[in-house]
Amino acid sequence: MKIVVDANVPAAEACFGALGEVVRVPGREIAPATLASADALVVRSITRVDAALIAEAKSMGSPLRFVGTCTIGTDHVDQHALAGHDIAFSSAPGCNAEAVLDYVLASLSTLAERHDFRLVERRVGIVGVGNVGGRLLKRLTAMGIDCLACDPPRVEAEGLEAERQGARSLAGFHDLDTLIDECDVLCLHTPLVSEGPHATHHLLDVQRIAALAPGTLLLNAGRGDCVDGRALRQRLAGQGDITAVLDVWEHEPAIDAALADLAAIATPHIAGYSLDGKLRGTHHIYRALAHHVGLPARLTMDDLAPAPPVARLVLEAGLSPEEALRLCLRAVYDPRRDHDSLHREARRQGMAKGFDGCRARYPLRREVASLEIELGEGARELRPLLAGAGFRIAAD
Ligand SMILES: NC(=O)c1ccc[n+]([C@@H]2O[C@H](COP(=O)([O-])OP(=O)(O)OC[C@H]3O[C@@H](n4cnc5c(N)ncnc54)[C@H](O)[C@@H]3O)[C@@H](O)[C@H]2O)c1
Ligand SMILES: O=C(O)[C@H](O)[C@H](O)COP(=O)(O)O
Repeated sequence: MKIVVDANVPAAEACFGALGEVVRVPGREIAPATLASADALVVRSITRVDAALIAEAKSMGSPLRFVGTCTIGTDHVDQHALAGHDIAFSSAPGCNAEAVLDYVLASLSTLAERHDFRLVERRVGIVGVGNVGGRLLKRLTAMGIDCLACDPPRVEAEGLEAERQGARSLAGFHDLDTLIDECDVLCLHTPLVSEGPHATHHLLDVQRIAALAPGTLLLNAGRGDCVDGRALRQRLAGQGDITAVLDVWEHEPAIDAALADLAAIATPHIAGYSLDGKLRGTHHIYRALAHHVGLPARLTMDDLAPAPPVARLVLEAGLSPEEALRLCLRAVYDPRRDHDSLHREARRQGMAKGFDGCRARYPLRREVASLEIELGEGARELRPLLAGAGFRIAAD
């Protein structure tokens, strides 16, 4: 079996090599001819697996019968076209959700320091309460941060059930405009949905961007097209009274450089780029392909993930909760590094090459749960905050 795999999929040889011959191809170069003799295709989100790619590959006699994406998002894959050619499809739901949470917490904590505010005094609106948003809601709530949630598709699906059980609607969920009115921070974790009653293309459109109260912090780690980038750039450049943290962009990798300059934190679609998250994505598709071809999947996640470079921190008395949280987060991940490298590489090689270059050469990053924290006698009161943020706390 010949398996074409995006060059940025880690551990591909270890996993897919056990199932067939692995051929590595840069994700943006995967073309019909690449698939002419491929039985399986394993991608990440930069490869557009559309009707034309599949039809042309098939017209060249491609035996393709499986496509897997080692990512959460699936908007780059035309699943209808795959089904039409009887090609099985699998994605990796939730694989890098924890990494996105780390990104959000580390970004908010960085901005709290920069703008001198206390995170626990901010109300956070979460738009899209699935694998990422749902876990974020749990983490922030456990840290004592007030949150409002918005997810109309869930309200529609689960609200009917709640109604059947006597409640008027799904508890704790609100519409987007309520979040815009009532929250200091707005975190977008929606997929890109182009059509239908809950379409998310330009979910934050010119009117909603204008309605954001001065001082609002907007973070988008869903998909770039969920925000009208032009309207956001105009608000940031004009009034300049809101703050933006942007990981995802319209027209990646050739993103709007002026918008990137105006964002307080601008990163090249790496919120989910922990090693753990990427390996979970690879491992999920490895198991799906093994199942599809009827072979055993013997490798486990433990076989793939190395020991973390920083495994344990000891905190003693003397740190405020904010300082302790920031210190622990930075021992795992600091988004300023990715912000700086995007700007540096964009200056060096132009935006599109710089953006892709940062992603292709992404440094090692582990997740919050990889770090164990020991709390000394005088630091015990930090336990709820740090455990809520997802760190493992050593037994007293
Ligand atoms: N920046 C990154 O690196 C990164 C990493 C992982 C995922 N993502 C993106 O984040 C998205 C969400 O990931 P997930 O794992 O939580 O997906 P998920 O499918 O588990 O959850 C998405 C949620 O969004 C909700 N939703 C859909 N339309 C909505 C709308 N109009 N308004 C509000 N909510 C709506 C859905 O009902 C669902 O509950 C992915 O589809 C992907 O595009 C980005
Ligand atoms: O959808 C996802 O899982 C994320 O957006 C993922 O981090 C995208 O990474 P890429 O496939 O572009 O490497």
